[in-house]
Amino acid sequence: MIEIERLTRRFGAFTAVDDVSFTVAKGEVLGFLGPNGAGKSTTMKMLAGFVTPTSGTARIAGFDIAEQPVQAKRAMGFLPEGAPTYPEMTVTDFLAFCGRIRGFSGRTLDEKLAIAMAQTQLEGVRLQPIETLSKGFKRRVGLAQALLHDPPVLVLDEPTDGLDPNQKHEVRDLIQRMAPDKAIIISTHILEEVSAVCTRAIIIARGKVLADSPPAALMRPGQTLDQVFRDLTLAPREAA
Ligand SMILES: Nc1ncnc2c1ncn2[C@@H]1O[C@H](COP(=O)(O)OP(=O)(O)OP(=O)(O)O)[C@@H](O)[C@H]1O
Repeated sequence: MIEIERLTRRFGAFTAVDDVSFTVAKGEVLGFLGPNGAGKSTTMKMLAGFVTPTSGTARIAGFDIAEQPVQAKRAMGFLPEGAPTYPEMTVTDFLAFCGRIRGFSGRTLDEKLAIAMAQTQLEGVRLQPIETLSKGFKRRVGLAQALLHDPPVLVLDEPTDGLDPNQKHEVRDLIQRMAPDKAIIISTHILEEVSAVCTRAIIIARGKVLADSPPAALMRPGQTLDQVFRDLTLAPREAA
């Protein structure tokens, strides 16, 4: 469902994403792990069409992100980092706006909104302007927007960032419930989240993929994912 081939993004002389390749199949939840500045968000933004690759390609549900961007976007829900745009809109107005852009109207739109708001537990704040919401609720509005059209591919940049422990648990449960029918990438700094919800983990640092395997397979006996992460990402930079 997600195929990334030699994706590279340079900003001037700096290479943020360096020759990254991987695939994600239906039923997989891929945890995208890495220290600050590793290149996770840039990779996700390239998949979503917000950043143009310097070189390399990616396909979403078989659609090339550069050559068939509309079809690729139709097949994908993207949760960017940070808060949703249009902070002055109410939750309902914002999600209805996103739904109309996705081509829904009338009763279908109402049904889609109701399902997305129930999934992300937003009913209680539906008439509140987004700018008046707490960080956790803003994140959930972003998540609702990504789920609205029930896409086969989800790319979620730190979906549990800013949520309290109960909300984190609910979002992880939601991801697990959706997982059998979708291909999902989540980026996270929370290593326990990877063990809890991900079928596979990729560790990226300085733009390069350092490991790609099921979370348990990354660890030697007696090791925690935390140790593996530190060993891999604190390793001295390879000689060029
Ligand atoms: N538009 C840009 N112009 C210049 N440099 C950029 C731009 N966007 C990202 N970068 C740089 O690319 C690198 C990777 O950034 P990115 O946001 O992808 O990292 P990340 O792994 O998502 O980090 P974090 O965990 O902190 O969110 C960083 O050094 C960042 O400063």
